[in-house]
Order: sequence, then C-alpha cells, then structure tokens
Amino acid sequence: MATSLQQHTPYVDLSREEWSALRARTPLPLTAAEVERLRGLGDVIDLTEVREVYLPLSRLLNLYVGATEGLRGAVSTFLGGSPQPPTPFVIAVAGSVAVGKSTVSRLLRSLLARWPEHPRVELVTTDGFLLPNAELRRRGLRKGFPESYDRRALTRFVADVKAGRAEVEAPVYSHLTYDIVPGARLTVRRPDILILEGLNVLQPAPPGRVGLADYFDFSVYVDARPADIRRWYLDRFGKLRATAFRDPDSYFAKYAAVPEKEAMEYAENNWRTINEPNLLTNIAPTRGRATLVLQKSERHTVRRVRLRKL
Ligand SMILES: Nc1ncnc2c1ncn2[C@@H]1O[C@H](COP(=O)(O)OP(=O)(O)O)[C@@H](O)[C@H]1O
Ligand SMILES: CC(C)(COP(=O)(O)O)[C@@H](O)C(=O)NCCC(=O)O
Repeated sequence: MATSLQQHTPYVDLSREEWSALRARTPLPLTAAEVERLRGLGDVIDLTEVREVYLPLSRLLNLYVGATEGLRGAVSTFLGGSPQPPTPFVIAVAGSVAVGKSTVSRLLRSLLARWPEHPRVELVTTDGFLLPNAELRRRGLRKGFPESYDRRALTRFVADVKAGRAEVEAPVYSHLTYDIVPGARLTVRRPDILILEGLNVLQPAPPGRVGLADYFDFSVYVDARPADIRRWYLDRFGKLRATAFRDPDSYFAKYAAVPEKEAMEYAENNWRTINEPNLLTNIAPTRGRATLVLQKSERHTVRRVRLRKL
C-alpha cells in the first residue's frame, strides 16, 4: 500500500485489489432486488464492478457524510447557538467528456440513497449552465470549455443549495436539441446529498472570486488514458447514431442519415478540435484537486484508486 515514496504525497494510492478488499468492511451488501434495480439504470456497468469498486466508495462517502455532520454539530455547540438542520452534502464528479462521469454519478446516486442516513440524493449536471448555442457562436466559444459556462450562476446555484435553501432552481440543457431549453428549470429541494457532475467542476476560481470547489464536501475525478476516452467517445457516437439520433427532433438527426464514414469523421473532428484539447488543457490539470481519483483501464474497470489523506 503506502510505500516510502508515497509517504510524501497527499494521496493514499491503492491498487484495485487493495481497494476491493475494503468491501468486506462495507456493512451494506446488495440484495438481489437491488442488483436488479441497478441493472434498470440502463448503464452497461458490470455488477462485479459495482460490488468491488462502487459499493466501498458509497461506504466511504457515508463515513464522510457522518463525520461532516458531527463536525457541524461540534462547531454549532462551540458557537453556542441552537442546533441547525443539516445542509446538503455536496459531491462533485469531474472528468473528460465520455470518461464515464454520468454512469458513475447515476450509480453513486442509487447506492448512496440505500443508506438510511441519506435517502434523498439529487443529481445535477453542469450542462444546464452552458451558454445557449447562439451565445457561444456569437462569442466564438467552444462548448464545454470553462468560458462556455455561466460560472456565476453555477456558483450561486451550488452556494444556495449548500446554504440549505428550501428550493433552488437551475436551467436545463437538452442533449436531444444540443442546446439550453428556453425557459425550462429544474428544482432542487434540500436533498441530503447533491451530486454535481461536470467537466469543469474542479476548475479554480478566477482571482478574487469564490470558487465552486469551496462548496464541495467531496470530489471524485474519473480518470483514464486519453486514447481510451477517445475510443469511448467514438463508440458512444456510433451507438447514438443507431438510437437517439434517429429522432427527427435530434440536432444530430443528419448523422443518422449520412453514411457511417461521414458521421464518424464528424465525431473524430469534434474530439480532435474540442474535447481532446479541453481535456488536456483544462480538465486533466484539475485532477490533483480531487478528494478521490478513480483510474480506469481500457475496459472501464477501475484499476487504481487514489484517496486524499486528511
Ligand atoms: N463502467 C462502465 N462500463 C462500461 N461502459 C461504460 C462504463 N462507464 C461508462 N461507459 C460507457 O462509456 C461511454 C461514456 O460514458 P458516460 O457516462 O456517458 O460519460 P460522460 O458522462 O463522462 O460523458 C458511454 O457509452 C457509456 O455507456
Ligand atoms: C454538454 C457537454 C459540454 C458536457 O457538459 P457537462 O455537464 O459535463 O458540463 C458535452 O457533452 C458536449 O456536448 N461537448 C461538446 C462537444 C461534443 O459535441 O462532443
């Protein structure tokens, strides 16, 4: 586990085997019915992976929620005030386009909600805070780059949730129309846990501003080799071509109709000109700010876990 070299890093570095062994200390096994429910998520995730990697992670997060609650109580006693109701525990999930953030986030939502201490788990993606396509075009911005988000509105949203406001609204993005849905809003009502998923959630604040990360209680960076992520991006594009892009309302309907070669050239170009430079320039440098890094192998299985020491 911790070799002498690692003693001076802020992380504990665990192999998959070392991490999976912690499963024995996870007091909440999955029942057959729950395994079935997880299958119903529609994700292709392997159930051994759920048991060996994500169930221990849900236990670790459960410990963090409990400890944060304990600390909050102690501080409120120190301040001599009356006990306040708990505020939502905020978990950020960061990483490249197509690395598997949505899959990990949906899974964590299901697993975390099984713990009796925090049944209400909300998942919000930062895409709702993207500027509309027309505005991106006007300003010459690439979608997904840090400047393509309304960072102020996103920070205010998380600050309000974290402050325990009864209802907090967020704008909505549609992958079908590939744009912000005019006038649409989602409402978050004081959950026990908020999972905030997005490419740029670990981006540092501009000088003099409060950063988004200042409101996080825990953050996960989903990591993999860029060549693997590229393949997953292209695979997913290929699959969407045979499914969601067939919807005539889809922004990408054209790519279901054109020959495969032409569609895949478009996807390749998107990867090379937008998602890869965004990963290398903006996203990967934020990895060292995460509380936990999940490092995936070429088949999506997690091969190393790095956890920040306290
Ligand atoms: N654990 C996993 N096992 C197998 N396939 C996965 C896993 N996680 C993600 N994928 C696949 O990889 C692609 C990208 O995952 P997704 O969660 O959509 O990424 P992101 O939200 O980061 O863009 C999808 O096609 C998804 O089905
Ligand atoms: C919508 C996204 C920016 C992801 O947003 P996130 O919720 O991670 O902030 C991304 O999925 C995307 O569409 N990128 C643009 C390039 C492309 O079409 O692949």
